[in-house]
Amino acid sequence: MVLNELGTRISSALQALSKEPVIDEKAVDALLREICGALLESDVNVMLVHKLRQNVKKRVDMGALATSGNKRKVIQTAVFDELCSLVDPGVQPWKPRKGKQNVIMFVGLQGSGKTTSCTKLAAYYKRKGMKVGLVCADTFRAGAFDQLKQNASRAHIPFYGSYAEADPVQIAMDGVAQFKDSKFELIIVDTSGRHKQEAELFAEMEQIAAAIKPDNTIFVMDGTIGQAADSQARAFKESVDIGSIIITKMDGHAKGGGAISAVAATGSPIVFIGTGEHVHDLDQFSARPFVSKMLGMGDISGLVETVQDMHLEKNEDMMKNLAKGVFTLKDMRDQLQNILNMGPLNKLMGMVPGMSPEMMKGFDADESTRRLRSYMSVFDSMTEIELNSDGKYFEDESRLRRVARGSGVRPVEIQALLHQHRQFGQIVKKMGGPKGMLGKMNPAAMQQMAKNPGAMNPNMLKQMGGMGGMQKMIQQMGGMGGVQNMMKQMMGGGGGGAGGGLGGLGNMQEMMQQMMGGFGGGGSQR
Ligand SMILES: Nc1nc2c(ncn2[C@@H]2O[C@H](COP(=O)(O)OP(=O)(O)OP(=O)(O)O)[C@@H](O)[C@H]2O)c(=O)[nH]1
Repeated sequence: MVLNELGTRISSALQALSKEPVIDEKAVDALLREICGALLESDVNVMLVHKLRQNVKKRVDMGALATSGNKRKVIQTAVFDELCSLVDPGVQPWKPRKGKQNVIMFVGLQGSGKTTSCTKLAAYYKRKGMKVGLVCADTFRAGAFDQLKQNASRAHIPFYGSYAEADPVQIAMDGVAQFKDSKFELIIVDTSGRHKQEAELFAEMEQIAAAIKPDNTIFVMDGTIGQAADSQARAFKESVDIGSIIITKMDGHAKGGGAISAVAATGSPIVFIGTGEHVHDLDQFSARPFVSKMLGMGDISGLVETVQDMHLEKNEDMMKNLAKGVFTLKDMRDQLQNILNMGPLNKLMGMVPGMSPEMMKGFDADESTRRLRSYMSVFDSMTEIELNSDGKYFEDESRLRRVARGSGVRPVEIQALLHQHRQFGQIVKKMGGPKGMLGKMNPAAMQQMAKNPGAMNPNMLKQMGGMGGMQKMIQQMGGMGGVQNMMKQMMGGGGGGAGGGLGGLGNMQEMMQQMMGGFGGGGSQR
């Protein structure tokens, strides 16, 4: 059973419990039977499933609960916590430190997705503002260096490798030394893999590790290998000092349960999961947000991080404009560009609470991205004066036709784009200005909030009129109903069509900030 189905089955079982007229031992047994059955079908290790059942039963003492009105909640919380324990070894994962020279070594069997994951991780930390370089120390597989070179070039990441040198230890040392000399902050070394867990593979890994002394060794494992994951994870763990784990191929039809539960049992934390072949298809892994997302409950901490990665605070002009209640076409373009930089839209939406996999069905991320790109060419065809305006110049049809010709986008679609811009501009106008919520904040406070929306300080909150002010702000945006509507629009549904989709995107960052402000402190989960 793939993970999406597993999530749906567990959450359905939990919902069914809410409808039971009597919560007794029999009802709990039926719930656990359903959950454990689903976990086993997803390849989760049988011993771990057994432990989960025992632990939930231990926590749910029906005798003590007999008089409690809160039985359902206690049971649901116990199940949630135990699912989290299943994937959490309780170890704080290592993280590279900015301003230092961090070296990471990748290990794993051939074909596990090592080389692909190296580039994904490099791109991830590049987005976080680090100076990252990649070293290919795989001399075993012909073509490995070309693959890394190609991936790295596409992601604009500097790389090091050699066609002439046959000794992987030498290449690893030279690459690390070169990047260290050039003051790189994060150096990622890809090593070779073999088909089997062979002595030569482990010997080579040990030699490279001894030569470059990595700060962290990441073990990459294929998420589709099912129950075999257990022995593989343990074998690697015994041979090298595995600090963290990345599970790949968790998209599509991977059952994933085998790999995830097996590595959690070895005591090393899973730090990321690979969810596709593209460079952005890498999700940070954390037990609670992962389980929450799997059960269709969203991932607020992931959203907070994504907003932080947008570096809104660097967009000073837009911040100032928003405070004044002004929203130009350029502001809209910059926001859309930020969203495009964040990777696939479906990933972003999967983090929104209430966005169950069911609701995501029919959402075509590639189509939305293509549409967004076409809008970027619309903006590219505008003059600086037009971009800095509220769109009024396009009342002149000849300008509209010129932009349509320049961008290859139909005038009707450009009109829809301008309409969406106007609509959002009206909201900004209401919220900005001296009386509006945004206008009451000084630009420095706005920047601070954009930088770290999850940890808004109390002063800032006071400035915005406290939690009451927040609620008012959400009401101004049309409340949570408005947010849901916007999501529908983004997905191209609800008759919004092309323009409707864009309107939703224009609101995206705004909405995310508001949601995060509303939930507060969500970022601290990670
Ligand atoms: N669907 C999917 N495919 C992936 C993912 N990660 C890697 N792949 C694919 O898996 C295949 C093997 O990946 P590589 O990165 O070449 O594997 P490797 O472990 O470096 O292999 P060696 O270099 O031979 O040791 C490639 O076709 C990748 O595109 C993932 O998260 N999802």
